[in-house]
Amino acid sequence: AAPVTNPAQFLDQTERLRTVDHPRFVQMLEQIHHEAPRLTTDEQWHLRYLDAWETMFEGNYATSEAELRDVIDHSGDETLAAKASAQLLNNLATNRRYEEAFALANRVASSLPQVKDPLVRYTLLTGLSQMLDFAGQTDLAIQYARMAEDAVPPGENLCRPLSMQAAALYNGKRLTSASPELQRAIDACVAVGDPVFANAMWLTLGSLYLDENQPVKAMALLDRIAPGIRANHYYPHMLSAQVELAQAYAKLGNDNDARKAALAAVAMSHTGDISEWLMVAYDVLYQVEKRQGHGAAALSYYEHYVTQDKGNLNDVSARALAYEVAQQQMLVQKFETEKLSKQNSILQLQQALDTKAVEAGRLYIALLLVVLASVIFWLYRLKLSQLRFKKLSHQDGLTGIFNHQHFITEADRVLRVLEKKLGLACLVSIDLDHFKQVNDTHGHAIGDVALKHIVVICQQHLRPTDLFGRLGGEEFGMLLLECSRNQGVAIANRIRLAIEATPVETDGRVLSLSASVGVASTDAFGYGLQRLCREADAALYRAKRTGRNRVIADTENDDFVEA
Ligand SMILES: Nc1nc2c(ncn2[C@@H]2O[C@H](COP(=O)(O)OP(=O)(O)OP(=O)(O)O)[C@@H](O)[C@H]2O)c(=O)[nH]1
Repeated sequence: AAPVTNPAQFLDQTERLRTVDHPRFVQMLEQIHHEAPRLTTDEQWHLRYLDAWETMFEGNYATSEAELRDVIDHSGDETLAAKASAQLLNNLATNRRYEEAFALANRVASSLPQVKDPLVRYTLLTGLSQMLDFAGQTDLAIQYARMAEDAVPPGENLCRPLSMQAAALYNGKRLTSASPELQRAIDACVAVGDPVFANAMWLTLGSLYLDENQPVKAMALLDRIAPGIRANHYYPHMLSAQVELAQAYAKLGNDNDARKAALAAVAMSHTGDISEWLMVAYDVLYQVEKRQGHGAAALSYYEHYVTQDKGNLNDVSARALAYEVAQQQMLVQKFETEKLSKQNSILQLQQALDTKAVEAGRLYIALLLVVLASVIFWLYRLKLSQLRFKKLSHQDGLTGIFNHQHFITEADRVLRVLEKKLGLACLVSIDLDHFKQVNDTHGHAIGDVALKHIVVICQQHLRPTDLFGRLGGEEFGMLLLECSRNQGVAIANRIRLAIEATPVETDGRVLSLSASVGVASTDAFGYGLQRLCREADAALYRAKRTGRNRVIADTENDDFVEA
């Protein structure tokens, strides 16, 4: 053989020959093994994958599986790992490890949407199609095979996807020897020169001929493909070709050759093998012996047939069961994930709610404080305005001293307190003289100024405890506390003198005023306010009458004092 100059290229060529020229593939594989020390890491992984494939082809599935798993887990090569996964799917199913096979199939299927590399995608699709065909899921198997047919990458061809479609249709009992799908697959595999896949299709056609009771056609076909099958040495094909031959002979009534062929098939198998082909082989043997009248032999083969049939039934139901189990596990896993994420969202929602509740709580407290502050502020404002209003309602609008009503109320209250402790007080009534003239001469505004002026003068002579109010237009009242009759007259006179001595100066004008004053004391008239008012008014009246600008006290019996 020519020396290996480009190992990577050599490995690719070797791989392409797997089913196309299997003997040459084995030869090249051996050759590249001599070059192993000078291969790069990637090339060594490629070689390991091809080794695993050949191990599988030879029927050593356990070793093959370990090698494939190594490639999947450690090669770091996506394409190689995908090929190994597809192959492992096949291995697991072949070994009736359906549960694992279908679990892997589900994983592979769910990874498909992320796979962009055309070769990886194609490899996985074909692997899945084969897997689902095993599961008896004809429609899904066809679907994946069609997806593979539409996505054949450079270097690959239509032989595999079309063969898979035909195989799925056959297993689903939807194929006849005249089906165009079968012919297309045969044509494609013949065209690209892939004898292993072509043989698989020929054998399918042979099986259909037998089902359709066309043993002559089956026989002719088997004769034609026999050399190719022998050359490739693929065990499943050698077995099925032998069984089909036995069936053809049996159908043609050639019991001897039928027996010979069926026994050859049985001889190829190992003890404990269970397969549909072996079941058919035993069936042929049973029919032949029965026809020949060999009761004991017939019974013995029939027992074998039943064993195979039962085994196959178990196998078939195991496949279906495994599919269900895997599906269920996937669903459960999905459900668990959903449940977890739901629980998660509930938890997050709860947390969010808690946070919101705390925030809301804080907000409520803040709101409450604001409301409370507003209420307090409002109450405070209300109180202030009430106080202001109260004050205003007690005040004389012009001068700011007590108005008539308030003066009377307060004077009455104070007199009652005074009465209890027998204190002294004087009620003083002051009326400005000829005030009408002031207004008439100078105007009402000047009159107002004069009134305020008088109030200021009076206040200068009063103590804080004394009461002072405006009783009418130009008339004022005072309740002088802790004050005897004489003291009251003296204070009143001082006020009168001050008014007289202090003219109003406004707008460049000087306005002289005078006042007449009446005084009534508690020591003379008691603590009754009405009486005191009356007496003070009488004294004032007398003051006016007797010439104004004077103070009169105690007018009773004309025994009055004039200041
Ligand atoms: N400017 C002003 N004048 C007032 C006010 N209240 C009453 N008067 C005036 O005071 C005057 C009182 O006049 P009269 O009652 O006739 O008494 P009088 O002119 O003071 O004369 P005698 O009391 O007899 O000395 C009237 O002209 C009222 O209009 C006020 O608030 N402002």
